[in-house]
This record gives sequence, C-alpha cells and structure tokens, in this order.
Amino acid sequence: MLEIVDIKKSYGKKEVLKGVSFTVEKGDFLAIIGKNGVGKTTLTNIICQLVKQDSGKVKYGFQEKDIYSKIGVQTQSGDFDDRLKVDDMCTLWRKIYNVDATKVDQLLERFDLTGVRKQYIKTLSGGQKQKLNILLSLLNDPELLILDELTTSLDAISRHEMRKYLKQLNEQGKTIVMISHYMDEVEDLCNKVVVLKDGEVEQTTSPRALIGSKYNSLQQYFVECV
Ligand SMILES: Nc1ncnc2c1ncn2[C@@H]1O[C@H](COP(=O)(O)OP(=O)(O)OP(=O)(O)O)[C@@H](O)[C@H]1O
Repeated sequence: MLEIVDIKKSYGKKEVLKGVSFTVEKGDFLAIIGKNGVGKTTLTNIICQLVKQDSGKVKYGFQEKDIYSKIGVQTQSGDFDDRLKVDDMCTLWRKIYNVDATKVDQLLERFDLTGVRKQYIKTLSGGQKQKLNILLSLLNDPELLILDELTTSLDAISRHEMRKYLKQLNEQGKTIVMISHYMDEVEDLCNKVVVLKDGEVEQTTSPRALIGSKYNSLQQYFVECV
C-alpha cells in the first residue's frame, strides 16, 4: 500500500526526519509512536502530501493522482470552518465525494452526532469535533486511513467505541496508519509499530515483539526505551 523510502525533512536548521523508511502492507494496522516532537505528524503529512519532504520518496500502491480518493485523513487540528454547521460540513463533503445522504446519516448515528447536526461546529466539544473529523475522512470510503491522535480528547466510552469501530474497519480490509500516544490502544489494535527516535526508525515490528520477554507491556517498553 505504501513504501516510505529514506525520507528526510528539516525545518530550518532543525533536522526532524533523518532518513525514515518502512513499508505499509495492505490490511496493516500500523502505529507510529515516539516522543512529542519527534516528527510523527510531519511524517504523516508527507505521506498525505500536505508537507513536502526534502528528499526521499513515498511510493503508493495506487496511482498517485488518485491519492485523495484512496486516502482518508484525520488531522490533529481538524481544520474546520467553525462558522459552518455540522450538517453544512457533511453536505459539502458529501457533494465533493458524490456520496448518498443516507451514508452521512448512518455515520452521524454511528458516532453519536445526530443530536448535534444542526449545531455550529464551534459549539461542539473537542471530542465531538474529533468524531466529526473521522466521519468526514470515512465518507469517500478510502482504502487507507491516516489518523493523527484520533482518540485524544475522547471520553472513555467514546474511545472504547472508536477502538471497536477501527478494529472492524481494519477487519473489513481498510489499511490504517495511526499516530497514538496510548500504548494500550496500540497494543490492542495494531499488528505493526514504527518506533521513531531521534529522527530515525528505531524499530518496525509487532507490539508483541517489542514487548518481548523483557517488558510487561508496550507502555513499559515505551517508558524505558523510547
Ligand atoms: N511548520 C513547521 N515549522 C517549523 N518547525 C516545525 C513545523 N512543523 C513541525 N515543526 C517542528 O518539527 C518537530 C516535529 O514536529 P511534529 O509535529 O512532526 O512532531 P510529533 O512527533 O507529531 O509531535 P507530537 O507528539 O507532540 O504531536 C517539532 O520540533 C516541531 O516543533
């Protein structure tokens, strides 16, 4: 689905990514983990072509011109126009992607947003905005989902529901690349983890392999090694 080859990126004199390479296979549920500021969002923004790398290449398992129909992106900030209502935003996106209104209704229901569909986005809670964000990223039924700290600011029930939903999506064949700071979530959901450290890929392996016999959990691995 994706091959990331020797990606380098600096902001001014700050070298953030120093030659990052890894592969995402179709059907993978892959987490990118690492300390704050290590370059996770920069990397996913490069994959989505929102930021240009200095060198290196992202090879897509589909025609590059189809990128925005094949990839669904949930960004950290959301980037919503707060002056729009939830319904307006959904209608706008549904028209861009030529999707039936019933699909929007189903997703609003799924994410418990039906009750706020007439509200202005600026009046939504952080968690509701987060849910709207993933709803929109799913509208075009993308093959690859890129999620940047999706479950941050969700309450415990919503996080649990979102996990279940992501698991289902992955089981239905969607490939997912996720940035998460919740190691229990990564352990529960992902078959592959890319550990970013000091601008490089420290490891690409399964959560189980990272934990090995030395650690009790991915959280412990992260605290001691990352
Ligand atoms: N547009 C930019 N201009 C200058 N520096 C930037 C820019 N975007 C990111 N950075 C810097 O690059 C580094 C990596 O940022 P990035 O957001 O990719 O990290 P991250 O791993 O996603 O962090 P977090 O876990 O806190 O979300 C940080 O030091 C950040 O300050």
